[in-house]
Amino acid sequence: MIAVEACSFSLRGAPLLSQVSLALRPGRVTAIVGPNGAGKSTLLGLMAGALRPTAGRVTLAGQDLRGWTPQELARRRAVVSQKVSVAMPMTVRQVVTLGRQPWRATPARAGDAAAVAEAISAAGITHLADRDHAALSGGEQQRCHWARALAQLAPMPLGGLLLLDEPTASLDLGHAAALLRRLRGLAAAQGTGIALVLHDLNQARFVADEVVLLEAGRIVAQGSAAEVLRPRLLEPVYAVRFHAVGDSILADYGAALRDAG
Ligand SMILES: Nc1ncnc2c1ncn2[C@@H]1O[C@H](COP(=O)(O)OP(=O)(O)OP(=O)(O)O)[C@@H](O)[C@H]1O
Repeated sequence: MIAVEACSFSLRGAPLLSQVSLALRPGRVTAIVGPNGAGKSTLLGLMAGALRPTAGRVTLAGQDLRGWTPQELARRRAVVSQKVSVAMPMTVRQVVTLGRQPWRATPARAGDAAAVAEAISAAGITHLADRDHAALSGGEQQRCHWARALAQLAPMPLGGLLLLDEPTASLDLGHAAALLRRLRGLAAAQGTGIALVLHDLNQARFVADEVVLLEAGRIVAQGSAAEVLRPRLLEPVYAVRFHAVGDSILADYGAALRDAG
């Protein structure tokens, strides 16, 4: 489990997160939502151990993240960042194989090629496996990095932890649905604890056990999707009108455009 305990984070004196607490539990999916600049990626960075809190602490299995080596962390949690740059020419298969790096010199290494092939297949990119990563479309690249995380996750004890920053941002609707389905499957079947940043509130509505709504570095609502994704809570945060339609929550772009006109 990852626990964020009363964490604040400032950069050159500017507070980006204030007094944020949340727990990422095995088998549970937590969606982090909120407007641009609210601090979602910063929060994910704290949970990943890429950033250190200015106040408060982040623990993994009860131990401060600072006490874990990078390799130990990489064997317990996989991260898919919002922007991933691949510095040198690599095929898709080579990029996905990077997910196996933390398992070098372990028995899991024996399953490398099979685990890579399985992750590539799960991400629906088998037909792209020998293509140059740099020549892929944005959505294809996003699926490649999703596959890399799956390859890293496979041997983790108790299903491991998965942190994803806007994993559906470049995906078409079908591939987004497939990814969300896979996340639910990982949580249910392997017990993987998952946190993901999303802008699409309907995706959050259907994938998440818990939703955290951030605004200007603070949590303004936290609870089940039904509790948090309500027009009354969302409208002041996004300055857009929302309608609950069946189980869905819809932004009223029509009203926004009429208001603008
Ligand atoms: N290295 C940095 N230097 C200065 N400001 C930063 C830096 N990193 C983040 N910020 C600022 O911190 C705030 C939170 O950034 P963050 O990336 O966490 O937001 P976000 O909620 O993920 O936004 P988005 O939805 O646009 O991805 C933003 O105002 C951003 O400009």
